[in-house]
Amino acid sequence: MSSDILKTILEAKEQEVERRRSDRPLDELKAIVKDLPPCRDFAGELRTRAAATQDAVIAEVKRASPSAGIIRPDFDPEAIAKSYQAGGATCLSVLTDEGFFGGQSAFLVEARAACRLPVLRKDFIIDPWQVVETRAIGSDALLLIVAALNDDQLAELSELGKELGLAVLVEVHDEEEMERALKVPGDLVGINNRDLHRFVTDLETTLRLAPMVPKDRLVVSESGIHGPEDIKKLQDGGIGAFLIGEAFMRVEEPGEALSSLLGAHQA
Ligand SMILES: O=C(O)c1ccccc1NCC(=O)[C@H](O)[C@H](O)COP(=O)(O)O
Repeated sequence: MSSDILKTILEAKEQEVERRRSDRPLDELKAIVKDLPPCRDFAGELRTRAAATQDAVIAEVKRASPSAGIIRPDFDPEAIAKSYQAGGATCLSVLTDEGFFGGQSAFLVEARAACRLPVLRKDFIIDPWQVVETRAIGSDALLLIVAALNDDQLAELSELGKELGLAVLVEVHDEEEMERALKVPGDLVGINNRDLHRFVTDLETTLRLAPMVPKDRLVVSESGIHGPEDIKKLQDGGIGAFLIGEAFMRVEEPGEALSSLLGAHQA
């Protein structure tokens, strides 16, 4: 699958990687990685919570997006991370892409330091240098978007991520991408409900694709989840893990929005 926005993001990302690589060579990153403590257990925490209560939430720290523009003008990653942890998040996701999401690697560092939750770096990873950088900034998990990679890249980046101790969330949008994702050994499959051509979200995407996933992999439904009725609909389809950003980011206290979402669907 390809789309204009994804193509635009990926072209910019190639240039960004070249720029950043010359500022921070691979050997420098590898030296940092060598002395790091082990990652927090992103996949394990999600799996445990999903199995126990079917409501594992990866709460996203997201300042802006191509579909919505600026989402949260008063953006404080540290306060957001604390709020999410208090509200019952299982893990965090932090957008680090600058050009299209207003993110920064520093936001991930700040958010992670403010809580004890495992953290996913949400970015457009196309190069092994970025995988090592992801570990070097302290992330616990890596996103690989099947639509952005060919099969060889997907296998190489996923293997490198695992070698470095990162959990790998492989993200798909349709059946063809799902078949490609399942060829790569892994724990986590993200089904993104956002159609990148039209920017609309449809939870049916998760419900349609999830039956393709073997039981030993955990499905995470991503994007377009707003209220308890959405969670209920996905849970009824056997889904127990969710990645949610914009709905929380628009509320002053994102963790309170999360805890009422978790409480409301149990009522
Ligand atoms: O959010 C976008 O507009 C977007 C556009 C192009 C590529 C990716 C995009 N979003 C990344 C995500 O996957 C979401 O941030 C994440 O799933 C949370 O979605 P939401 O709850 O709808 O904010």
